[in-house]
Amino acid sequence: MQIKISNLNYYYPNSNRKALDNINLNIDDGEFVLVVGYSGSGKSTLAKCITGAIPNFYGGKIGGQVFLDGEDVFKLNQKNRSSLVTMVFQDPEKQILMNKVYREIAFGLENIALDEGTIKKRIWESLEFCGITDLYDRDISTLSGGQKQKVAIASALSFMPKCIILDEPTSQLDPISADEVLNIVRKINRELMINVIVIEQRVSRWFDHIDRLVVMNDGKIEFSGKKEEAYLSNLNAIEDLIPSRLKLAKKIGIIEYPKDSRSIKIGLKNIEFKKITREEKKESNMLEVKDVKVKYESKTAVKGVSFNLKKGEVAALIGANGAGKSTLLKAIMGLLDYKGTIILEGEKIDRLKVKERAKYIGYLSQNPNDYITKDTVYEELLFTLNNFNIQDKSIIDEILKKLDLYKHKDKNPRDLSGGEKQRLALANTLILKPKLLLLDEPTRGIDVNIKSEISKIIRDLSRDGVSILLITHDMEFATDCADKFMLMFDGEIVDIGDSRVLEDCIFYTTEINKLTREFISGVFTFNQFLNALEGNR
Ligand SMILES: Nc1ncnc2c1ncn2[C@@H]1O[C@H](COP(=O)(O)OP(=O)(O)OP(=O)(O)O)[C@@H](O)[C@H]1O
Ligand SMILES: Nc1ncnc2c1ncn2[C@@H]1O[C@H](COP(=O)(O)OP(=O)(O)OP(=O)(O)O)[C@@H](O)[C@H]1O
Repeated sequence: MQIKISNLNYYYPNSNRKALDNINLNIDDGEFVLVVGYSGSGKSTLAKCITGAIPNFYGGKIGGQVFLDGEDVFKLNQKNRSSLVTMVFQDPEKQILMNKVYREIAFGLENIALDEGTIKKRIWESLEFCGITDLYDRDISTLSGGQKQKVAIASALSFMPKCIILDEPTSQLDPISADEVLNIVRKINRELMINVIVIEQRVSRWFDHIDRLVVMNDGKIEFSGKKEEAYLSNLNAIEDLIPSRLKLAKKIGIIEYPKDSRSIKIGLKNIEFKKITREEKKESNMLEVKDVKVKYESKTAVKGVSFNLKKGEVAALIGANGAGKSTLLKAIMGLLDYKGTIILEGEKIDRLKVKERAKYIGYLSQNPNDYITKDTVYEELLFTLNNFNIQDKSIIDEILKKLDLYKHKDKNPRDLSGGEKQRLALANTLILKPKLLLLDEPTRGIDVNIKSEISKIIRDLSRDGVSILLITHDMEFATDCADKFMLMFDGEIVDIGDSRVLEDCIFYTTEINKLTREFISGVFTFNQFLNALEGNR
């Protein structure tokens, strides 16, 4: 399908800031497009214009045109729009409305009034194409993050559109599930010749597979061109291609710059990997977790976990989707009942309820919408301070500036972009200056600049003696700020390793990436991983 966007300008209702500023963009038939750009740059807004959700659903002031194969999308009805383009949203949870997989897919198709026979056929075909026919009558609540994402994609595919737009399709997934989703998306593009538009913060995962790169900045298109042109034009966005690899590789002089766009070749010969010993400032324990078990109705999700976290220590909890990471964090926060003992600064806290724990422990959940209750960003933080009787309000501006949210101070939090909401949730956690911070995927939907800012904040907090336990699938971020890794597999912590060693060796060559993936998914332990790396040097 050809997509032609001309002179597109857009203001959200009650906003005097242009969310899209004179967009002109042409996308060719069958192209695989990656749209990148900083958080709040307008990526999702552009996508909503292509689907016609803006202005049909969102309202606001719009100028310019979007043509899909010559049809003016703003003038089409929903049925016709969805036969041209469908979208998979940032958070598959939000998109999923029904409890069973087949009901979910049927629901969308019933809405456009297809007959029963066609609906059945479409459900089956789309599940089969995505390789998930076995999920047909599964309860959606029992699916892993990766499986939910595949269901959302199958659902988008069942409309048999000419274009599918995916907003951050892999940012919540562990590397193996992310690869599976990537393969499905590629297959949709290659075999069905459907245009695919992927919106992401990071270029690296998709770059090899795309035809066109679009870079957005402040509501404008900063760049649109074939991938090869993107390389030649020295874009900042390309810097994001494996930034830590570049940084480290430059440092130890093993990088060979890419001659073609497919690979960055890195030689590993003659390199001495040093084990750096950083000063040991962390003596006493902040957190002691002893034999903690958490059971849901039908399933034990955490099976007797024990570990310590010293004062000022930063630990990254990694592992596949469904390993039990979020459940463990919720138990420490007191949000779930558990067996076992949790000790904070030498005191047992098992009897403390969430509100009491919240005086000492900051918790950031996976869903930034959990934190939104007030009408402005400022009031949201003020409310938190008042709730805990904190008189000094100057910290609000300080933290808003630090997280680049100051300009949105008076905005309704519901109108923030995905990454902005996530930062607001983080601000809400940091503002209470907790002793222990529990962060469930703090960099989800957050661009590279803000990510390095968050990593800096984490290191600053650690220097002040705050201990941090964070869940992440982003290994680069984790190596940037964590002191140790804890690998969780099927409800247990199967290994704990020093991240400084990892930091020195985790990134290089595809072979090692493969090992890393196997390591993360629990195929082998930390020591086996290091041994395997040894063998590769
Ligand atoms: N419903 C809304 N009402 C008012 N402003 C909005 C609304 N949705 C988004 N915005 C604003 O429009 C701008 C662009 O948002 P958009 O969601 O398109 O960004 P994005 O590039 O997709 O960001 P992210 O990567 O963080 O998801 C942001 O400044 C955001 O605050
Ligand atoms: N409310 C619940 N009721 C029943 N089972 C649940 C519930 N929440 C989670 N589970 C199950 O417990 C297991 C652990 O889930 P958890 O969310 O802790 O995993 P995770 O490691 O955080 O995964 P992800 O990386 O996808 O966030 C999974 O099998 C999940 O399906």
